[in-house]
Amino acid sequence: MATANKNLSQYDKETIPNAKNFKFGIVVSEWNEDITQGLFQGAFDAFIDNGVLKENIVRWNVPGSFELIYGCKKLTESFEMLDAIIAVGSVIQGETKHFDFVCEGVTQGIKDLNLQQDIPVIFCVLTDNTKQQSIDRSGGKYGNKGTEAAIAAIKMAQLRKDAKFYKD
Ligand SMILES: Nc1c(NC[C@H](O)[C@H](O)[C@H](O)CO)[nH]c(=O)[nH]c1=O
Ligand SMILES: CC(=O)[C@@H](O)COP(=O)(O)O
Repeated sequence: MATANKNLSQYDKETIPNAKNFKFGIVVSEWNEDITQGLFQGAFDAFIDNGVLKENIVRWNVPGSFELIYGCKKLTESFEMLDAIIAVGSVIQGETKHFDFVCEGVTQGIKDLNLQQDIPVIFCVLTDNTKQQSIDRSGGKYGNKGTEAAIAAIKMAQLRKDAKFYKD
């Protein structure tokens, strides 16, 4: 298993671009709110640890992971100055195939946003078989996927900035 027995959330600050001038959005699903809040906190704390100003982080909430697609799209339209967005969700297998469709839908939707819009949208949606797996990955024994998402957001914001520089 890719994550088991590892904490993938540790990072070397020396390898992370300075983020003090970047602006980030975080769209958070309210389904499994204890998990998504843990993911949000991991991302927020990693942003601050890498120099992002609190006033440069905007948070919107949506009902469920499927609504992350529309929420991220509208956030992009409302805040054109953002350098990257993180979509935070927690999908946990229930009795039916609904899990499969929600996971596939939000995955494809966020992929489409990255193709259609100019602001990177980072995929921080847990798709777990059990609640314990979600707990382990949102600040538990396997680290925090929110932390990893924030580092990815900073790196992609820097890539976007560098790309613009070379183009202009
Ligand atoms: N079961 C989970 C859901 N389901 C709700 C959907 O995301 C969506 O809000 C609904 O289908 C209305 O469009 N959402 C999660 O984020 N996590 C789940 O485990
Ligand atoms: C991922 C879901 O939508 C799921 O948690 C809903 O549960 P169920 O499949 O038992 O209706």
